Amino acid sequence: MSADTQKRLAGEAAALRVESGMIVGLGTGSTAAWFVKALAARGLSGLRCVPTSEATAELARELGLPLSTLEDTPRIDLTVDGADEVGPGLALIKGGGAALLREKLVWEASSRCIVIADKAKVVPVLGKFALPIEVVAFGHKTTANRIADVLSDHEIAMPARVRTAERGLVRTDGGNLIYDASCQAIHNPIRLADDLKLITGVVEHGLFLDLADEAIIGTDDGVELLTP
Ligand SMILES: O=C(CO)[C@H](O)[C@H](O)COP(=O)(O)O
Repeated sequence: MSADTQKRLAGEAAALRVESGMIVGLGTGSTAAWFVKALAARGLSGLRCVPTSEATAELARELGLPLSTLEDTPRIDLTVDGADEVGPGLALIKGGGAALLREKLVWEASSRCIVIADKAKVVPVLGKFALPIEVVAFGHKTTANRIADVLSDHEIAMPARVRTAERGLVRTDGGNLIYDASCQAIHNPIRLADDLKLITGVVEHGLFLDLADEAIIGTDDGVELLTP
């Protein structure tokens, strides 16, 4: 079974957790897109959906899901979103799709968060997937030097690299840049998260700790449920 089929299974299973009248946070990425499609197909009444990116907003709009914003609906009942890695205790790396800031804002405003992923995303130690760090564009090379110092304190030798695409530097929906830190193994995610947040110029990082209430993992044999 392909990773995409596993993502679809996870997204469809998560859509069954949504009830009419809920305020729902919509994640970003290919797995979250399966959830958005499955949710729209259910035709539930009274939903209000808060998207975590412009891309998700566009998809949800096309599918006829009623959209809201964090300003209009500051308390969200349930958020469903993908992840780049799912580690022990449901510690996550997110931000592969450059939406980590809006995602974290929506997750933190949610009563319940479900992470959905294909089986390959489940890892014993976080860090093989490069950790995304969102940085303000002003003075970003100076900020990158300070990030390198913090990484070095965590025995991570490789400095983070600014993310580029065909048209140059990748910009987030908020106009910031993304640096990707190739950590290999993050032995103390809590301390690394705290240390990165203390750097002026770092807006957010992709470590989502103590936020996921449940994981729905798509596998070749259906879905597996994980709890922290
Ligand atoms: O964090 C994210 C976007 O910022 C995504 O959830 C993460 O990158 C997983 O993406 P996909 O479902 O396409 O594998």
